[in-house]
Amino acid sequence: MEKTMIEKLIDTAIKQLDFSYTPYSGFKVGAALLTKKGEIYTGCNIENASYTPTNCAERTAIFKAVSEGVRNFQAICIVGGKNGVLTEYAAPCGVCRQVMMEFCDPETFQIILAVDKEKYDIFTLNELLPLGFGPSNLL
Ligand SMILES: O=c1ccn([C@H]2C[C@H](O)[C@@H](CO)O2)c(=O)[nH]1
Ligand SMILES: [Zn+2]
Repeated sequence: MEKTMIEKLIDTAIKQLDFSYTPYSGFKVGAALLTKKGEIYTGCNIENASYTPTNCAERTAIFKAVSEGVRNFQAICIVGGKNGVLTEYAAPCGVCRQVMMEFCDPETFQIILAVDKEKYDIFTLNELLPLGFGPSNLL
């Protein structure tokens, strides 16, 4: 992926931190999901007083896209930190990795973990979810 696109995704994910609703943990996460056509779907984490219904930023972005008929995903950029302060990578939780497995090719889908535009690393879904169970297992 081009560096300009990586930087755009990082900027977009960071902007989502303002919308993150986290009165309980204070841990703010932003996501920017890139489709193969070049569209970007955004997401933030949304907490709940009953805790369990909390939705992660990554799944917010993925479900927004899927609910609009879009499933051809190329990459997702994730940023996060306590009180929105970005000091280290916020890696996706196991549930989000599994949701990515449902819609993304584990060999090619790129997960960009970023602190800022100077510090980021790119992983494939396969690297973050080795031996994942997905739709192809049910064929
Ligand atoms: O993959 C993850 C992991 C956690 N969170 C959120 C959920 C919760 O609001 C907060 C603390 O777990 O971080 C995400 O958005 N994405
Ligand atoms: Zn998650």
